[in-house]
Amino acid sequence: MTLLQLEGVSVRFGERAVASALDGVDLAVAEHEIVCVLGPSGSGKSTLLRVVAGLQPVADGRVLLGGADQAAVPVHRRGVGLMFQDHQLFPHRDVGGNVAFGLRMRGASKRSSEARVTELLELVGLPGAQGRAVASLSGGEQQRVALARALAPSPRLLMLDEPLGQLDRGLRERLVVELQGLFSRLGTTVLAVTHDQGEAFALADRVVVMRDGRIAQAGTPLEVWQRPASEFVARFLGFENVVPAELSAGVAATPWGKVPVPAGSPAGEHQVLIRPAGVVLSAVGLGCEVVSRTFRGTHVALLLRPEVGPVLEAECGLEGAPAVGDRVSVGFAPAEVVVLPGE
Ligand SMILES: Nc1ncnc2c1ncn2[C@@H]1O[C@H](COP(=O)(O)OP(=O)(O)OP(=O)(O)O)[C@@H](O)[C@H]1O
Repeated sequence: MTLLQLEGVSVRFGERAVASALDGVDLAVAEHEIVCVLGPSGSGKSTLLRVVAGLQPVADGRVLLGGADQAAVPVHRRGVGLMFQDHQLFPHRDVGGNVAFGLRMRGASKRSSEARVTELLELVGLPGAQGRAVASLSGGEQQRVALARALAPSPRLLMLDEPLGQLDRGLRERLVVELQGLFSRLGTTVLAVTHDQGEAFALADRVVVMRDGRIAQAGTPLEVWQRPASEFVARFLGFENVVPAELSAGVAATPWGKVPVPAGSPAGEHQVLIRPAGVVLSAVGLGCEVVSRTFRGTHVALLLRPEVGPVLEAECGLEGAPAVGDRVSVGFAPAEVVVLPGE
């Protein structure tokens, strides 16, 4: 069932603003779904969260929660939990006081609120931390307390704005896994905003990529990764091998020469993406010089300067990876070639 629905939501800042911070956004989030909104700085991600929370009025469109229009519903009655990047814990309250804050505000008794705090601190992996001072917590622990505080009133929708933004990479990767487990156990519906695609892809059931206040693509992480909907999305995901090409009869004429494309690809002029895994070292093919190579754990990422065309990103196995300055030749694997729809 749909929990959150945005219908043609637009937000404009300033009367004469030419561009909209949000421009006719349609989005539905199902109950128990985890949706991550991704996009470059200024694409409207935070504005989207603020609209849903009721912190930002809309110029056009509607926000529905559980089917009910929220236009006249104030922030504290929407039943949404918010957790921001800087987690804004109250420095003068202890951990228990921070987690209990929303409960006491809603009129919970001291006893029921204490029981809930105990439960939540156990849930986020900080059992018995009630009496600790906020200043004595590590960044990761503060993050857990902020999460416990947001979850305490059992919001029907939990919204996270760059939830792991300030933590170091290792901790982030661990917390993403924990969060995912926690949300799936609790059946929490989550709308999260992040600029970190790794985080979004690890956490989300569905990712939404934004550009200039509009949704550029929405889909499962696998769908978006395998079939970026445009050059913008492909480049945002970090793919660099995107070129214009003329397609006919299963072959694309590209600046790198002829590249086989998947069966059923359209003919005519299109942008073509070749994922690095599709640029394969081979005995014959396009001659290239190795410009750089980076060890990535499971493979080696290569940057190649071909005889013709722009630089090419390639991947190869750890065994026998060429060195910088080596001359190699490459072929192309059609399974890793994506013909991008026009923008
Ligand atoms: N209070 C405001 N007044 C005027 N313009 C604003 C205001 N808040 C946001 N904007 C503009 O609206 C657009 C969207 O901003 P928003 O903060 O939603 O982007 P974002 O994707 O969350 O960016 P970031 O990743 O940098 O946080 C930007 O162009 C921004 O400058």
